[in-house]
Amino acid sequence: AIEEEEIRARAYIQLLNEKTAKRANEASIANWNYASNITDENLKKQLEVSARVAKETKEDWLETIKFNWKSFSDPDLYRQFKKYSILGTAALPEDKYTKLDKIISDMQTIYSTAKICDFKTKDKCDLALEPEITNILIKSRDAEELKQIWLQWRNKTAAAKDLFKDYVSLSNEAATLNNFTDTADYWLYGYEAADFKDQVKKLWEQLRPLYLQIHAYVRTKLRERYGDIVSEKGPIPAHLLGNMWAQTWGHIFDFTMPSPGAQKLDVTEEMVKQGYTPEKMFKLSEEFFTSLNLSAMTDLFWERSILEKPKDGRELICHASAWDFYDQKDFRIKQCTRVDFTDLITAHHEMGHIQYYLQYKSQPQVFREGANDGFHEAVGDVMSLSVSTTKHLKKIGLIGADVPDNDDNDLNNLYKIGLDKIVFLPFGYLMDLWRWDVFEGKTSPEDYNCNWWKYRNEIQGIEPPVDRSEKDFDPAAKYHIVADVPYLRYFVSYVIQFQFHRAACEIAGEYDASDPKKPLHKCDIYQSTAAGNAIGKMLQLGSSRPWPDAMQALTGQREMDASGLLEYFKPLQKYLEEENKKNNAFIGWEASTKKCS
Ligand SMILES: C=C(C[SeH])C(=O)N1CCC[C@H]1C(=O)O
Ligand SMILES: [Zn+2]
Repeated sequence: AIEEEEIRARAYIQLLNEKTAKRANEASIANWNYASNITDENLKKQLEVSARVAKETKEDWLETIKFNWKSFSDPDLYRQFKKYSILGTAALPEDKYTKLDKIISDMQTIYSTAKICDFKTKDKCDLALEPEITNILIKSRDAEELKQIWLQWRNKTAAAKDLFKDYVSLSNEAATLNNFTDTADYWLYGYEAADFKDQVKKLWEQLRPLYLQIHAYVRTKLRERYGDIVSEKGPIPAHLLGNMWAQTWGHIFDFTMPSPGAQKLDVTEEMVKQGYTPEKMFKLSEEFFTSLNLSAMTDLFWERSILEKPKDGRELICHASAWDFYDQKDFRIKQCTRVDFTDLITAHHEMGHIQYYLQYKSQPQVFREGANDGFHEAVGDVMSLSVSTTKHLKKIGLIGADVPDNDDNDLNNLYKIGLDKIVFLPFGYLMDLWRWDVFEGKTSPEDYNCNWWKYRNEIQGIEPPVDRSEKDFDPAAKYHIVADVPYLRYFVSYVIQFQFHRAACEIAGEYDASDPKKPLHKCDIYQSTAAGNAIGKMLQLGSSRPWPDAMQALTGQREMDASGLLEYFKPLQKYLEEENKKNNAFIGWEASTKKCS
């Protein structure tokens, strides 16, 4: 009868979790070895391990689906079987599985090893994305140089185009073998809400007015700096925004800040002056977590992480990442860290992933993941919202004690955070809007690039520095596109992290909606064990409960809600609306004059 089957199933799933954790550990080790040292040998080994793990996973899956799990009464057992019933890409025939695996590795290798030539020293052609190209995009104010760097990078990474086409069809084939309509459907499944696309669309519509304000303000400032190459009413040229993908604009803070007279708040200068090293940056981040009574890093973390770009000339994937080796001891970060404030924030972001791994390490293997993928991206950013306050930066000595905590400085700092958080929203949304269309067949290969620019234009209000065509393949200039990493998780994170921050700040007594002396944007939860314990309770759940349950544990809410972000930036929104009105700035943008054919 079903009771005895449930008893047998409980023993079965316990064993399956242990086998799956062991296989996940082996796969992580092989993936790490390849990602941290790109050689043919390491790729070969990675593909072999991956193929063996897929084969064994499929064999177990055939056993798992024999159980009558849909009739189980134990919700926890039911949820574990439900998760294991989705096989994933291992459903592909072995040859196609390895073909897809190799395509994704090869696309990442093209991206991670791409080199371009310097603009000033024409024959210096060994510039890598990190740190050389990134540094130029941060520092250069020469529109011609920025255009050349922007174009060269895209010329190199477009080489992934043919591989991407095969990736789309094989990925879709795997999705249909799992009874999804396509990969878009498979990617959205983890959010456990049939209307999740609509939920996200609604959030973007609520947040768009704030984005239009910061977009109009920045365009005004860019016109002052660069003249007519920035039109008064058109989209903003993408190469002038301090970032290769125009996804955050923090690096043009210095000549666009609201109160130029105020303290520049240049934490980077102070970090360099104080002799910060990448290791010190991660130790600082660890101390923030332990101040909340959350977990410290393990010994293996410090022994095995790669916290700065190796100098031994090897090729590696520099895009920052946090790794779980599923043995409750081995957790690592790989980051080609630069000593600057942006990378201090990224360090906190990656440490947030590790903290989540540590908090749910005692869950059964199948629940060792975020409540949804957005939760995983939000943990570190919640800490960064506290670290980024002038109050906290003074506490840790990165802003001088003499810097007055006046309105001008406060506005400047809020604007700087807005250049990351508000600005990011349309990019975080459009990345998968474009990919959903590709997987759903609405965008065919001959339209890849111009549909990409259609979204970049309509949603983000930016344009390329020169005309584009279908001979280009600009989406491949972004890591997540070539690495098969979904992106909606970041849009979700940028919304829910403010809900988490608001709840944590209330618990820490740092925020009170009715007390104008305790606005949300000045909250620093540092050393609040009460806040830390509440956050920890949410994280320990892993994916053992549907994400609304996890969100409710910390915030009392069960839905994503833009009000946290809007509340946090209210003072900035007021300033931007007044300033744009004063400048008679055009809000929004007309169609781009740049063509795509
Ligand atoms: C730092 C990571 C690793 Se999960 C990252 O990819 N992020 C963090 C912010 C958005 C996104 C990006 O860089 O595009
Ligand atoms: Zn992340």
